[in-house]
Amino acid sequence: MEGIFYKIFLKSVAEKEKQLAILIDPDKFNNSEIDTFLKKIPKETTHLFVGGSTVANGETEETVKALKAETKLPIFLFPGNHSQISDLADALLFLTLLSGRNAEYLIGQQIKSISKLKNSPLEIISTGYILIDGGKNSSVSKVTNTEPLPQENIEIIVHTALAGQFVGAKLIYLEAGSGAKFPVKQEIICEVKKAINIPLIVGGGIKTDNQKQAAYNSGADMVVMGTAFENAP
Ligand SMILES: CC(C)=CCC/C(C)=C/CC/C(C)=C/CC/C(C)=C/COP(=O)(O)OP(=O)(O)O
Ligand SMILES: O=P(O)(O)OC[C@@H](O)CO
Ligand SMILES: [Mg+2]
Repeated sequence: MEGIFYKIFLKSVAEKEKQLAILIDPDKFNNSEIDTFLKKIPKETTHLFVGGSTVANGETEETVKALKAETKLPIFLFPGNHSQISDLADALLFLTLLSGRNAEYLIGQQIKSISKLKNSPLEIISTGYILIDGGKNSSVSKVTNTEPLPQENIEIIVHTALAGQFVGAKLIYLEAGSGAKFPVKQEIICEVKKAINIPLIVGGGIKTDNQKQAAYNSGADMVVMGTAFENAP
């Protein structure tokens, strides 16, 4: 059964309303500066994502709690591992790293999360997560000990996304890695969007309005921006 946050997402896609998620990394976020942070993010922000490749135990919950007190924006967990789960959030992107061949990130972490999730009110959204080369060795690549897919091989990226849909993913997330030198290129976004019929999220290395718009124009339904708002004054 589809939960409310996924239904809202599908409705936005049907109405061609683009979504913008701002990523908050609990490790780098100062909970006492939430006010300033919420003022500096774009007005069109639709979601807050909370997660990181490596986050100290308990920090996710602290950050979600602090955010919930200050904003009504939906909070989606975007976890690097099973310890980054808090029932205080609204939804959980239940990621599986389809670009890699590390069983731990294809199904291991997911199994480890079940004792926490089996009685959780969180909306769980199955997400096919595809790491693509962004010109820099990414934290995701280091932590998972997997290689990103090269941007040149569009066919394998499209096939990976469609395989994700066929095994039941409700979202596909094309990731160039946080702080990528270059984002996922437009042609890849176009081809993936044409192939799948579930919503498409694109993130990694998107810093400017132009880059964001380019991703939307190519078919991204949601853009994720993190680094751009991490160090901004
Ligand atoms: C479903 C559950 C319980 C866990 C999923 C576990 C999986 C498959 C994770 C995918 C691989 C992974 C490590 C994803 C992390 C995604 C993320 C939150 C990236 C944010 O950026 P950082 O990688 O923290 O970048 P910085 O190094 O710049 O902080
Ligand atoms: O930090 P940036 O480069 O915006 O990347 C956001 C997100 O897609 C990383 O997982
Ligand atoms: Mg991080």
